[in-house]
Amino acid sequence: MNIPFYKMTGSGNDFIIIDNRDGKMNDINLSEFIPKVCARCVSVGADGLILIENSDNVDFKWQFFNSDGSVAEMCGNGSRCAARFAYLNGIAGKKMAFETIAGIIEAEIMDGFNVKVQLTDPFDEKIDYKLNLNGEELTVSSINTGVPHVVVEVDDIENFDVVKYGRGIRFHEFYQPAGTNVNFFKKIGENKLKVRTYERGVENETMACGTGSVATSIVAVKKGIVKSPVEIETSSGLLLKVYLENGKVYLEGEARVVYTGVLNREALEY
Ligand SMILES: N[C@@H](CCC[C@H](N)C(=O)O)C(=O)O
Repeated sequence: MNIPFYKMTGSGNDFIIIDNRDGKMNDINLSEFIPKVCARCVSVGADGLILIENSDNVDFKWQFFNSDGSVAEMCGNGSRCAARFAYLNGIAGKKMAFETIAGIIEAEIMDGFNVKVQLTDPFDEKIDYKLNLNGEELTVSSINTGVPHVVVEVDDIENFDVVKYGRGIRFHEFYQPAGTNVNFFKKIGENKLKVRTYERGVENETMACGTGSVATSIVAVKKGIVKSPVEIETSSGLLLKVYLENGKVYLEGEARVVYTGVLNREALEY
């Protein structure tokens, strides 16, 4: 097994990207392969894996998987990385469109390593409701920006226990069976938020979440906390920008190639 891949990072959210237009991954048992290759320290390590495939309608289509092998309908940072991968490999021009389970994503390659994507229209918005978490009453909001998100404002964002509360809300009966991603935020500038996200399918805090940053921005704008464009400081310290324009949502930020390689069989033999 020699599989060429790109390792990319979208503001700290990292992905393995494989060109599967020739179908080379079709005989592989992905539910075993993905958790193995996404495991940190013993293999490549990543928050998710993306297969780039042919589309009859637009530039390409993708299959997106979380690091545990679960399928997600959409990923904001992954979509920026996939768009840059497609551009670098001649699959698409600077402006492109691709198919996801959530719908068609439009992307534009900007200056430097930057990529801007237009996400699908948000739905299932619910602002400020009470959630009982093990006897503690929390005020939360929720919205689907391609995947489901809960958004919670907190005072001490740096020291907040994202894994404990994130996991509690992610598995709360109210959000089952799909579960949810969970974002915690604090205003840190005029139109700037610090956002930390517990991600479904990674089952941990990730260093950035694109759809989560958009979900948080929508909630914070609705609550009058900030105005668009909203700057997001992610857990990695790298920035994302969210534009909310006439009901449409856009996410911009860097999408860098960390390295390219060929996956060796030994990467899975542990
Ligand atoms: N990191 C992503 C979201 C990936 C999917 C998510 N973990 C889920 O299962 O809903 C992003 O940047 O949006």
